[in-house]
Amino acid sequence: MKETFRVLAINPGSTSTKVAVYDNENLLFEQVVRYSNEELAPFDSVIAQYEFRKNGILQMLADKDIALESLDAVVGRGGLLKPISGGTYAVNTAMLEALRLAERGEHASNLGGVIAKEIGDKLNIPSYIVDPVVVDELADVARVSGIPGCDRGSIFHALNQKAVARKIAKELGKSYETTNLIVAHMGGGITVGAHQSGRVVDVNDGLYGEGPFSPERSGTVPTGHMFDLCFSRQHTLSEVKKIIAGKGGLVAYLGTNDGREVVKRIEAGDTKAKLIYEAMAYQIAKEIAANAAVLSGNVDAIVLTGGLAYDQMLVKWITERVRFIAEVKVVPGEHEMIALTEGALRVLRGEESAKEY
Ligand SMILES: Nc1ncnc2c1ncn2[C@@H]1O[C@H](COP(=O)(O)OP(=O)(O)O)[C@@H](O)[C@H]1O
Ligand SMILES: CCCC(=O)OP(=O)(O)O
Repeated sequence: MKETFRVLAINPGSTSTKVAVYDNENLLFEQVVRYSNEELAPFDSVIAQYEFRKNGILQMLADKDIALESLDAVVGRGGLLKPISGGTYAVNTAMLEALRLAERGEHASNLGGVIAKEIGDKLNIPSYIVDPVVVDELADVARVSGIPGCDRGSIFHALNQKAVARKIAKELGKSYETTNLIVAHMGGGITVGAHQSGRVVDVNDGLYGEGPFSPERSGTVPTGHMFDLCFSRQHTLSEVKKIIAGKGGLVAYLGTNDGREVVKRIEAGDTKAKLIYEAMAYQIAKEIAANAAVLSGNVDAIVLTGGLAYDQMLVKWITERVRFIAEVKVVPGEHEMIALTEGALRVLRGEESAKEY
């Protein structure tokens, strides 16, 4: 069997594309391209960003002198599919179709599998996704919403939440399967998950109208006001969806999806920016405390992760409100690139079989 596998990992997020190449677990290079909301505004769907994002990835590889022919596999962050268990999946025709047609909705991660498949097929090498955003381990009690037929679902940063939770469990000297954690991933979207003995038993839907608002999403909004907006005849359905995911949150209040820009404005004395950013911290803290109830108060640690966890002001505001629950651990950025690569390597090495969608 081959001793070294070269894996290209592709991670499209709502505000960025992250690309990495690994020889086994050793990182050769990693690069992030961030997009402003103006840059993505001309595209009327996620799939319409396909060429733009794919060309960016190929350019990054060319700039780093990585020959495409040297790759053994391509792995992408998986998108909005039907609810499935975690693990590594081969990108097959059914998956490709669901992602291309956005059968389950629009999110940047839909492009992960599609771009991986295109590059993989051209090189005649396998393409995979790992722990997509639809990994569903919700407890039955968490699915009930209050309206029959409107069940709650599980759409979240599964890949990073699981990877970071495993890392923290290890730091605590325990296994993931025997640890209770609350993990808040704070990126373009924000999801807060209750990890109970290795299962994410409750989490806010990070895409459509649940949980804290985020750089580009509304989170939970007062339902009555939302009805008025929907029936005002001023917006189409797709416009309303964009108000919630894409043009909500920081974008709606401050015109930017960039946490760093907001921090700059606050430092320059902008009181509106401070109020809105502090409100985001407040809502994240509230969601964390709700998950403490989900875990009946048995919480080994609270973990703050994602791009916004780089910002010490936000981390301080959240920590002040939730440290009474448990110790707060901060893991800025994400562990998604290595988690994607490890998922592909397990299959390439024959330690696991790729699951079929
Ligand atoms: N040092 C920082 N300070 C404040 N915000 C930051 C910092 N670094 C990244 N961010 C913000 O984090 C968010 C993106 O997080 P990330 O987890 O990379 O998102 P995604 O993968 O969802 O696109 C953006 O709002 C970005 O501006
Ligand atoms: C769809 C849930 C995951 C998510 O929100 O990812 P981004 O923060 O990358 O948009």
